[in-house]
Amino acid sequence: MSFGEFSRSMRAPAHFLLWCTACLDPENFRDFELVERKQLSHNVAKFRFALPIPTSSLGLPIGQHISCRGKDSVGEEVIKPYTPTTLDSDLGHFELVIKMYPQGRMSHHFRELKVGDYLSVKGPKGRFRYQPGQVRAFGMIAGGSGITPCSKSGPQLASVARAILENPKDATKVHLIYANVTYDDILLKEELEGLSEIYPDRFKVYYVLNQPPENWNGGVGFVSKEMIQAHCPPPAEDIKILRCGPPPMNKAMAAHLDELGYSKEMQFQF
Ligand SMILES: Cc1cc2nc3c(=O)[nH]c(=O)nc-3n(C[C@H](O)[C@H](O)[C@H](O)COP(=O)(O)OP(=O)(O)OC[C@H]3O[C@@H](n4cnc5c(N)ncnc54)[C@H](O)[C@@H]3O)c2cc1C
Repeated sequence: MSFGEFSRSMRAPAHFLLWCTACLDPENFRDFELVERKQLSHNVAKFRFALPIPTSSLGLPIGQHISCRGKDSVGEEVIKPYTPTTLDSDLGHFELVIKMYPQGRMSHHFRELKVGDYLSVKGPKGRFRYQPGQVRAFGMIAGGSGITPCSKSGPQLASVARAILENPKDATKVHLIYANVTYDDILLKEELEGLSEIYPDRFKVYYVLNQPPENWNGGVGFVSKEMIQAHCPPPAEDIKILRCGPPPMNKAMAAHLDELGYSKEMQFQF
């Protein structure tokens, strides 16, 4: 195994990151080569892009995202935000999990992207700032509602959860409510299940589906006040509830949280 293969297959200890070079530029797009593409379902694929050297890290703070530039089906430029599912402790590469919509403009670009092609990326972007131990517990409410699935929510909150849980110096607990339309819409289910198996005392995920399959034991319908009460930490100065979904869902969740007594300081919306 070459050094490159070795370091790509390993996650690096924190001190090793000091040796690494961050690759993102907030002002200019940089091109990254697609080295692997894996279809996860009929319209979801995982894309792995190489960083310049095997010890490079992307340089993306927890909870922030990148801008990707591509061309739509008529050749016009399109720029959209995406959240890598990898962290800066994953060296030499970064990954995106992309849900591709038949009529989606950037979806077209990703559908056409082949191994060996390059993707233009700029960043970091985003308002979220996190210091380990900043709060005792996070509640996270993610997803879509009704007929509006939200592909950003899974990657966004899963990456925050993973960064918190995998940091040995961080004891913060994470309670995720993840709402989707159907079972197949749940992005990153395996990764989330993996985290709850490894960190059973620190990470809990509760799925809510609009159209559940038979014998479903999660929540059904829209995320309700009762679900928040049962699956998120109660209001306190040292907790925060993160919301990540389409605007109607965020609005409904903000109203629920206000009614349940969560102050503005206890809430954050991506
Ligand atoms: C911070 C942030 C991070 C994100 N991270 C990710 C990520 O990691 N992975 C990912 O897949 N996406 C992510 N998204 C969503 C992404 O930015 C695009 O919105 C998405 O890829 C669709 O873009 P598009 O140009 O293909 O579709 P558009 O051209 O904008 O939409 C055209 C048509 O596609 C369909 N469509 C588009 N979006 C949806 C939707 N959500 N639900 C149902 N139909 C839809 C509709 O028919 C719509 O009319 C993120 C968004 C944000 C804001």
